[in-house]
Amino acid sequence: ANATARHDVVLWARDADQARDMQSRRENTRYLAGFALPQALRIASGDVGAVAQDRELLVVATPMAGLREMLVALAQSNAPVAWLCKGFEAREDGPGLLGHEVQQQVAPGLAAGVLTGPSFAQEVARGQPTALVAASARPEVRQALVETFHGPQLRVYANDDVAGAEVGGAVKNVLAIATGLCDGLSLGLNARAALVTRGLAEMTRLGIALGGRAETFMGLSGLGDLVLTATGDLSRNRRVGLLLAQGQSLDQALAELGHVAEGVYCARTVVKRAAQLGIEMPIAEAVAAVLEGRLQPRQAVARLMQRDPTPESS
Ligand SMILES: NC(=O)c1ccc[n+]([C@@H]2O[C@H](COP(=O)([O-])OP(=O)(O)OC[C@H]3O[C@@H](n4cnc5c(N)ncnc54)[C@H](O)[C@@H]3O)[C@@H](O)[C@H]2O)c1
Ligand SMILES: O=P(O)(O)OC[C@H](O)CO
Repeated sequence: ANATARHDVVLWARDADQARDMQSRRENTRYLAGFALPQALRIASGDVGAVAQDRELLVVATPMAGLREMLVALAQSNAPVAWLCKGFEAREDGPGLLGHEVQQQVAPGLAAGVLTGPSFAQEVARGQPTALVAASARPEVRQALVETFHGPQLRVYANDDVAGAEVGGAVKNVLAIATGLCDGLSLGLNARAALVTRGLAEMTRLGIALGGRAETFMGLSGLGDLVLTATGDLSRNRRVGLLLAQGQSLDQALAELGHVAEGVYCARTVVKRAAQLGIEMPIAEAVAAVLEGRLQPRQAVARLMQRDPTPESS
């Protein structure tokens, strides 16, 4: 609403039927039911390059799996491009890249960044107070995001630490699956606090190794989004953990969700990239093992608790 009040906004959808449905109902009944789309919002489908031409700012709101394709399509754009995706790219044969690494590969000339931080879509759509991070190495991208989205309901903080902001957004999804498992098994509030805190240590270790700054992980895109997603029942990632703990299979849990849960797709990638860098991530490893069916949730907990003692700062 902040953006549509001040700008001419076009929503592009890859599925023409979905675009027609949103146009006729003025609602996204499949992905965000119950929220009227602002009257001023225009809806389009078809050639995304043509729709993107002459726009002031382009925002990619696909899952991580669609980011590469979108950046290729937008590679010649003169306007700043930002994505909302939170994950590592999880292609079978790929190295598991963060969004800015994908962009460097396929569209290095773009002025690009990420808009991230603790933000359940339903609460943003309701206009409930929310604070985000606009992260980019390019000041014009940070400025475009702040100018477009900052308003009475939404505070947007600028940060030039893209790697840190992206690692926070990706790893918190894996950790939210862990806390969902923990709460689904009724392990208690002590256990959840331990998971969040030790998870933050894992996120920070990996993030620093990938070029992020330590203080970023104590900010909105790190601790902030971790607290929200690990404890808030609106989280799809947390719900996957809860459903697995109730004995559902991963396929059943994902079918019940009907939306992307990025932690499911990138848990293995997180562990793989950490291992390449010699970083220990026992919680992420336990989540990956449960998702792959190699451990039952209770076995994963036992394995975490039976680890040798280590100094807290490690
Ligand atoms: N929903 C939230 O509260 C929220 C908040 C912040 C960030 N995010 C992040 O935003 C990203 C998208 O999440 P979501 O909640 O919108 O997911 P979703 O599953 O609810 O919706 C995904 C949308 O992307 C479209 N899509 C899927 N693959 C595509 C592709 N290859 N090309 C074009 N469109 C494609 C789908 O048709 C659908 O409209 C994720 O990375 C998520 O982590 C979500
Ligand atoms: O529903 P989730 O678990 O994908 O989380 C949504 C947002 O990333 C929360 O900031």
